[in-house]
Amino acid sequence: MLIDRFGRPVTNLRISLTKECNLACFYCHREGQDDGERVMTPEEIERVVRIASRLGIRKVKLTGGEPTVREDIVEIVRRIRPYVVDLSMTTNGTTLYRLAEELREAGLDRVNVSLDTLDRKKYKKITGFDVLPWILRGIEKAVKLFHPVKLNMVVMRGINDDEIWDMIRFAAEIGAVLQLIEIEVPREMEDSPFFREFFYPLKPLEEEFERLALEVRERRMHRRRKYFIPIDGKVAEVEVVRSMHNTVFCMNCTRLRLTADGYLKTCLLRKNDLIDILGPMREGASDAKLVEIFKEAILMRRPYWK
Ligand SMILES: Nc1nc2c(ncn2[C@@H]2O[C@H](COP(=O)(O)OP(=O)(O)OP(=O)(O)O)[C@@H](O)[C@H]2O)c(=O)[nH]1
Ligand SMILES: C[S@@+](CC[C@H](N)C(=O)[O-])C[C@H]1O[C@@H](n2cnc3c(N)ncnc32)[C@H](O)[C@@H]1O
Ligand code: SF4
Ligand code: SF4
Repeated sequence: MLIDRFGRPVTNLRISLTKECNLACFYCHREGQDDGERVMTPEEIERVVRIASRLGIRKVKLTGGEPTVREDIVEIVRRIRPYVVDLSMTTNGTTLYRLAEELREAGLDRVNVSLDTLDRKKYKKITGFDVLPWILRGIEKAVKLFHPVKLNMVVMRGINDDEIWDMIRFAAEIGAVLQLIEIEVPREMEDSPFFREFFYPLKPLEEEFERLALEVRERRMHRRRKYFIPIDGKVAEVEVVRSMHNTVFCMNCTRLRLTADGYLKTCLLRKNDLIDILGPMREGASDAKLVEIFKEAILMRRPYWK
């Protein structure tokens, strides 16, 4: 298993499949990336995952941009499937209604769907597109096929902070998990008008959940907490993703990233900690050389908030 200089095992690979997206959320951090024009082929992605699995990586998350704008998305899922224990995707849901069955059949285990609001006008304001009813149809289909389905809500002051309890109720009703996410930005953006206007700290809410929950669990990754909260005769499962200035979160980070243009990236918030893996692959590097590149990337890893 790969373990970095801070004693953090790396068991998880987060692959950005494309920088392209069919929505335009105003808060999007683009996974902290500034990708070039190169795009990894399904064969190349499979090769990286095969090497990663030899090094102890067991979980793969597909993300983007929007991963499902790639026409070869089902092939990518099918190719990666044999090498991992947990294969998941984070998507904006625009293609779920059309693709959910094929993705399931290709071996995708679970999906996270971004859903910041249940209000059609607000949805358009946030994402730029009036497609909420279509997303909801996709989610309805996904909950029949995948377990769990997680709904990702980035909580923003003055935009959707009034909807937190409606979203908790909605998730419980449809049998999904709700992830409440703090806006995250790198240090240099904390002074930006965007961050100052919209950041909504989730710590006070966590304290409230602590009091209300029937049960609280802690995940290995980021030591994120999950709260089981009774609501309207059901129990909602709510996970809190509170990363800003959270040293515990970073000390329990088990993820390495692969950018859409083929670099291993050590941290979401560190733009420049990159190491090229696609270039050497295209120049004929052996598997042994690619293992060395992985090890170099692990050596570069350091917690962001410390
Ligand atoms: N700072 C930071 N944020 C992360 C990291 N991984 C995910 N996030 C954020 O967590 C939120 C949810 O991400 P998802 O893509 O749904 O994946 P996830 O929840 O981390 O993964 P699973 O719970 O295993 O499905 C997003 O806002 C991500 O930007 C990380 O390693 N560091
Ligand atoms: C960058 S998106 C990529 C996958 C896909 N397009 C989607 O929206 O689900 C991955 C996740 O990051 C979240 N995200 C984007 N910008 C963020 C920010 N500034 N802070 C916190 N989460 C953010 C999105 O809401 C989404 O759940
Ligand atoms: S759908 Fe995802 S990648 Fe696209 S803009 Fe929104 S958060 Fe960013
Ligand atoms: S070190 Fe912290 S900020 Fe960087 S990827 Fe890991 S959890 Fe995210």
